[in-house]
Amino acid sequence: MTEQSFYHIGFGKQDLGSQPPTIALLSGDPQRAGLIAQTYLQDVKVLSENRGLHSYLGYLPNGQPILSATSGMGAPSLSIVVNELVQVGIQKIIRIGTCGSIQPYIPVGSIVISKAALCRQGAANDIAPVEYPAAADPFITVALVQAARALQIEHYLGITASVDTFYEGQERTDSANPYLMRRLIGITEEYRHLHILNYEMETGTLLKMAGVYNFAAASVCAVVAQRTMGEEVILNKKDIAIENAILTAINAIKYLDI
Ligand SMILES: O=P(O)(O)O[C@H]1O[C@H](CO)[C@@H](O)[C@H]1O
Ligand SMILES: O=c1cc[nH]c(=O)[nH]1
Repeated sequence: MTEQSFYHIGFGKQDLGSQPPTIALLSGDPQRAGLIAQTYLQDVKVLSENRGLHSYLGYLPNGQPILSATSGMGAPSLSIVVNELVQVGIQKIIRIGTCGSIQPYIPVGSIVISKAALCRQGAANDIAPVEYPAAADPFITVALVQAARALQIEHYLGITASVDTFYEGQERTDSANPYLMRRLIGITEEYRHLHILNYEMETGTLLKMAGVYNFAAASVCAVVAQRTMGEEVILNKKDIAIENAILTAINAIKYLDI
């Protein structure tokens, strides 16, 4: 058998041992991928730290193998990583991200579980028609809700807006570009009335890829900004919000049939 390390993720099937993982926890931030592995998994092996796409193999206390990997920020990077993860045998992906709430009742520190995404992302259009649904796997999504309930973590289930930019696309004007194109002015208010809960930058493309590639995907995001109050990330509540999202994802795995 020829061994192949994939060009971007920097590892291949040969690195995954005799009991290869089928579930990946996918974070935008490489530090978060490391934190998940070092804090919640056992017997951790660093698979690769190629291009900032850090990947780790570890085990839950019951022996189940889990991959903790990095998508990088935004849909183009995520699309590359997910394509290669599927090629090494991953069948379920849970995104553990951060996001900004656009509803007044969703505070920083809580988590949003996406049942679907409004996908305003260019990369997704290379994979499926723009009208293709970005729908989360119902079984993983229910498991995330069950886990959050059991842990008494404040959580909200609903629709996420996944966009390509943190500043313009999320209607931020406190940036190097205070000018917003007309089509973006007022878009957050419009989304609020469409009962969209939050902004982030990867879930929509991940969910469309799951439909097209035939794997199961879901997303849980830590709320680190409250866009009805301001544009900034609330740094003193970021860590607790992220811990809530990670704990929810790790515990959700217990409810899944693997
Ligand atoms: O914290 P991560 O997982 O990177 O997710 C969010 O944070 C980044 C922007 O700050 C984007 O990638 C967005 O989706
Ligand atoms: O407001 C936010 C916070 C995190 N990530 C985003 O994409 N937006």
